[in-house]
Amino acid sequence: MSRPLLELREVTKRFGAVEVLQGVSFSLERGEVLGLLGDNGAGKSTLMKIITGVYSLDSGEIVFDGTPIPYPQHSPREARNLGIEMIYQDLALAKQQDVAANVFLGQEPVYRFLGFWPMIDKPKMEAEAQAAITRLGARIPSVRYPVGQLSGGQQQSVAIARALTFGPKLVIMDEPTAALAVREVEHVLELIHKLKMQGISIILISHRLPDVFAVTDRILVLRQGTVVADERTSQTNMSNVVAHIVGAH
Ligand SMILES: Nc1ncnc2c1ncn2[C@@H]1O[C@H](COP(=O)(O)OP(=O)(O)OP(=O)(O)O)[C@@H](O)[C@H]1O
Repeated sequence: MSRPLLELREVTKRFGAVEVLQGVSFSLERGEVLGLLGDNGAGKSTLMKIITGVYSLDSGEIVFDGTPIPYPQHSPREARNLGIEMIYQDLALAKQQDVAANVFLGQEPVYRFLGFWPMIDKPKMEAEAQAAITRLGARIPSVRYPVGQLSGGQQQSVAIARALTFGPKLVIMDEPTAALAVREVEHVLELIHKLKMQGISIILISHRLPDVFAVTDRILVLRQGTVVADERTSQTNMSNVVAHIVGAH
């Protein structure tokens, strides 16, 4: 079997007296979609923030693409360089700006006006943003639309298109379907499937079990900082997973 993309070995993290992660181990294959479940406070966000370099770990090891991540030097910038992208629930989009500007936020293509002043190359940015949206198969009326006027699902597509501009190997999505209408949920789940088909690995944090069962290959349940279940989606069911989440097993 090929080497996993991500491997966590006995990761621990404490905040003060509270041991929020108590020896978490799991691995993620390339192109695998992993559902990360757990009650509020189970440690999901903390774990993801360690992977994305927001926090360091206290002990344990994380190997990404064959190389141990050098904590405590890891940072969000380093995570991005390695190919790790996180899409937060609030999407971190500039709502007043248009789709094209958001897809390239902070890395806009520039040209030199009169051979000197750097100016944003708007036509190029719009053409490339349109190409990215088309590649993704997202339904957006125009890349000139302000993002704030798009639906929740369309905004999610913009956030995904933006993440893809960094050429990620792993995309972590925090509750991407939480605030969406049913039809939009289906569309976002389709987008997740498309990323998987491109060989991108995905960690999906979600409380919505039907979505998790629709799109994941494997489900990991955290409870009080410990992995209490790591099962193939096809070999478990919702009541089993709920029992793990609430601690009835
Ligand atoms: N920066 C912090 N300082 C102190 N304690 C923290 C910090 N961040 C998280 N915690 C605590 O760590 C525990 C795990 O929180 P975390 O946010 O990782 O859980 P979660 O599973 O993501 O929950 P939710 O589903 O509510 O987002 C909680 O008890 C929380 O209060």
